[in-house]
Amino acid sequence: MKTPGGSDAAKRRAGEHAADLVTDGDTVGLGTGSTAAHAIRALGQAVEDGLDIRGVATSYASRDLAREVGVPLVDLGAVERIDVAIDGADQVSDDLALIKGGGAAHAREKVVDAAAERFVVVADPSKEASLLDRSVPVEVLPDARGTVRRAIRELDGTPTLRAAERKDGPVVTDNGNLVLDCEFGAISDPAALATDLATLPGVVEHGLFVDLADEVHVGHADGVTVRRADE
Ligand SMILES: O=C(CO)[C@H](O)[C@H](O)COP(=O)(O)O
Repeated sequence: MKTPGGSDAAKRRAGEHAADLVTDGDTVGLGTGSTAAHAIRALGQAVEDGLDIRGVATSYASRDLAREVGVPLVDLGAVERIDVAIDGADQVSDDLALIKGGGAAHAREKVVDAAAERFVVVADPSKEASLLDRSVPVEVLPDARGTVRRAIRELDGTPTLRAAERKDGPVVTDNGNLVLDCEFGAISDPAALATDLATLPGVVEHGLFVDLADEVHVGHADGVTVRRADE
């Protein structure tokens, strides 16, 4: 799994702290990215120590890691309810709105995270911001990339087709689609932008997660801080 910016020790603290919330019998959403990976590894250790859980993967990468560390898996299509989901984020605002999709997994992540009774975000301090201002990943049907690009510009966004790092051509998601990274500057009303993006024909899912996170666990050099949506 890729390890982008931010301290890995801080990510590990956040991931392990969140994994501690999981209890016997839970169905657990397994997020994607380097921070969520720490939670998956901690859950693998807990399973080895006797914890009885089943995981729901949000990507090929989280599924493969869960298999490697021994977390039993169940298909997303077979579950109706998830007890707790642990997932990373590219940016977290003061009111716990998120930008996700740095790993192009936000479509499945949103299904899993939204289905969870408790959605726990794990992050390092580099992800915190008062307002969201990073580019918003938008997964699009391949044949809709041109029309969605134009519609994004009409929303005052600047879309860029995400290119693959180690292959010529674009990133293709786990669902066989493409990703437009869309720059909107500072996003003062994430809920309104989320609605605008969701209603564009050809958009499969966007990376704005508004009113979904229940809490965020941020790892620091000397511990973990927790912020809750209801505080
Ligand atoms: O949304 C995601 C993948 O689609 C990741 O959770 C997000 O990119 C954060 O990744 P990392 O923990 O590696 O910084």
